[in-house]
Amino acid sequence: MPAHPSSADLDDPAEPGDSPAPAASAVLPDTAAPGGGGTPGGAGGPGEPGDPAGPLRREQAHLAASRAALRAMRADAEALDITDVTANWVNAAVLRSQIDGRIKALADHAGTPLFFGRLDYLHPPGAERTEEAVETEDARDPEDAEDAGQTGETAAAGGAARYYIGRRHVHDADGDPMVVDWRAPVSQPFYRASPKEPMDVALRRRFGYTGGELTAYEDERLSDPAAAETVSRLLQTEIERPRVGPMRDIVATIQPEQDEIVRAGLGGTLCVQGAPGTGKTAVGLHRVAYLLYAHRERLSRAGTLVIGPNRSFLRYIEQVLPALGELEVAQATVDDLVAHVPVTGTDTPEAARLKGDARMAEVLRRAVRSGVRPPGEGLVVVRGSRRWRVPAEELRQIVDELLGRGIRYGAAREALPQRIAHAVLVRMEAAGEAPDDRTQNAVARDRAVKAAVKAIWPPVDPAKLVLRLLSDAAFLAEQAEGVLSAGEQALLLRPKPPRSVRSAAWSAADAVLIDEVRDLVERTPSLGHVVLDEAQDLSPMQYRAVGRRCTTGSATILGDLAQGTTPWSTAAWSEALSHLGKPDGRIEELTEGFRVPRDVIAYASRLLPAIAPGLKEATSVREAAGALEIRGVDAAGGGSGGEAGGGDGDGSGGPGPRPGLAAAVAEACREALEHEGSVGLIAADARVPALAGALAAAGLPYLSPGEETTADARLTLVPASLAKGLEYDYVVLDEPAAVVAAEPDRRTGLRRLYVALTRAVSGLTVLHAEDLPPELG
Ligand SMILES: Nc1ncnc2c1ncn2[C@@H]1O[C@H](COP(=O)(O)OP(=O)(O)OP(=O)(O)O)[C@@H](O)[C@H]1O
Repeated sequence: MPAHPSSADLDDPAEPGDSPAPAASAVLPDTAAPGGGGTPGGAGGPGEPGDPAGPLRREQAHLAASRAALRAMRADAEALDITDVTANWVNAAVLRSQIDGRIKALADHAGTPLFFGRLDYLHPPGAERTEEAVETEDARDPEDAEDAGQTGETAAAGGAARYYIGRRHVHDADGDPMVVDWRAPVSQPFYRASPKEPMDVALRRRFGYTGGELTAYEDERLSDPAAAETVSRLLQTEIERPRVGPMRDIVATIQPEQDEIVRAGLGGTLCVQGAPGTGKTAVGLHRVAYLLYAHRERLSRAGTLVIGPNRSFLRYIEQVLPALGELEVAQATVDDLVAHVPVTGTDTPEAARLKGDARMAEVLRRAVRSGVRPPGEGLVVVRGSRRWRVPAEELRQIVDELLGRGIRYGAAREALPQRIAHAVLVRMEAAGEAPDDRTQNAVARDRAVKAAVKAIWPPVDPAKLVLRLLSDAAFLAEQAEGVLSAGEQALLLRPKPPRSVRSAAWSAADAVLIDEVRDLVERTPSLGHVVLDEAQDLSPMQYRAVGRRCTTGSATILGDLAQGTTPWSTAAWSEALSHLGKPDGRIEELTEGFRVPRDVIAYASRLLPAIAPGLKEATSVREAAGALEIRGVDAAGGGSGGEAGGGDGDGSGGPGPRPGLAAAVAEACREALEHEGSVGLIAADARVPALAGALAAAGLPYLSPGEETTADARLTLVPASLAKGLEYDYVVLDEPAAVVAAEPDRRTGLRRLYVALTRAVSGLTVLHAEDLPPELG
């Protein structure tokens, strides 16, 4: 049974070395949090070694010294003179920008603690020890070094080593580490070591910060055989800390099962299934930061990319990587990746589903190659007074060979003139001439050869080709024969074919088709690593679009099958991996939920049998059971709070939500705002205008998703279609039945509801005038 570490007063810090060692001990003021955001401010007092005020002062002193060292590192970078070291101005500019980047990265952000943990190893990591040393060192108490007032990376000569773990590496004037990067191998036990597997760590210390000041610490004596597994109070405090502003990093509190994913090698593709709030997004972002650290050169050459579901989600997560010192990672939606044409049209769900079907890849492949016309007649090249003839049969062989090699259409097109020229050269040689490379190049550029290539292997304009497929029934029938049924082909055809690529109203799914064609013509450059979040919503064709951006790299795929809300959402991760071109990808599961409190996740999980029967219910590591309230509103009788401005019907005249619900919802928002932290009002998209009116009538200002919450603006009105991936301390959910009804089918509707029900960190209030979906009962 996990137990909390004992806590002690700041005035009477319990020095672990002073008394018989408890398994874990702590100096914890109530407000301390390891993430430690807050007001600017320096570290605590200078803390002389041996200061009777105890270890807290010494830790504060180490913080102050580390800050000073960081300032010195920055000053050194600023003072670098590159006038004489570079040969030319281009090199100088490159070097200058690298130095500027380093100066930026060396900034000391007052609100961000320079270190959040400490490890005292029993032995210097990696060092070989003699038997005698093993005996004496094992008998030593690592705290002895601290009692002697030593701080720094090496706690005692020839013995234990001490490391402070932080967001970045800081060294002193001699180059000795004051703080080591959390991603360094020596930092790993901070996240993984346990009393069962101490990883040679005697003591793990977590630090708590209040308003930028180091005010607390918490110890675990991992090599003490009597030590029991404990739940860190600093960790709990961090998890429960109200969310205001964009997503923050979890570098101080990454959990062992998460760390395994964060530090998995760059070589393979990893797919993570996880229930809402298990930290998939957080883990994916920390994994990028880790990979950039471990494979900096390779990845900065090849590039890394984080793909999220929409702009507001990307805005929500965009601060995490910069906070971890990584400023260069690109972020995009799948739509951004394939934005070759402006998207102004929409598809019916059936058409969109078909356009996203993997069979479309074969149709497109055929369509691209359909342009190749085997030559009907031979080719004559005139060189000086002589004419060289390549017969049609030989040209056909060349074309067949190029088609059979499976190279890109464009590459084959470039190779064709050289192949024809080669055939001419063979004839020249047979006739006793001695042509060289220059002759071959000249023949390849010959007018007759160029004309033949144009006729045999015409250039392909990807958008034009897709437009033709979608508007020319005969052409589509030819390419889709045996692949798509006649009914499916009819679904693809536009009723009124547009005149040109420019005037066509392209849909998002069309853009993916164009991207596929572009890749058939010319290879899409591959990045070093791609992180794909909320992956369950991608169509097979979208997976292919992502996969071709990491053909020579690897990917981290994050998602939850129960949250799939597109008509084509993923049924099994193995399928997704094969569409991505990574069939050997490893599938992992995260099971511990960090966001949603127990009672709330239990309520939402009632939907699981209907939406994802195979999936396990998430467990919640949250201490608070969470406030869950379901309020039926008698809207017909005016309900609680009366009529809202702006009308409140569903506009259909049917049995939709009635007047009064919106006002009751606004009132629930007002109540939620009495708590600390952010409030999200989630509603079916069509209900948003009515609720906006009710909030305005109630005098409650609100934000849209993606707009940053601040201490003064804490309420966001969230259309259910944008709620995915976001979280709020308190969620008010409007009319579940309307959320379900807004989707084309019931299962998707219930999944959308599941997403909406799992956004709350502390409390959820559900208001309904219609009956709740029976699956929730
Ligand atoms: N180890 C951790 N320590 C502290 N907080 C954590 C930890 N892991 C996750 N969290 C927090 O839990 C919340 C949920 O994390 P995240 O959004 O990454 O989950 P998710 O699995 O992507 O959720 P969803 O499926 O809803 O998109 C975030 O506030 C995140 O910071």
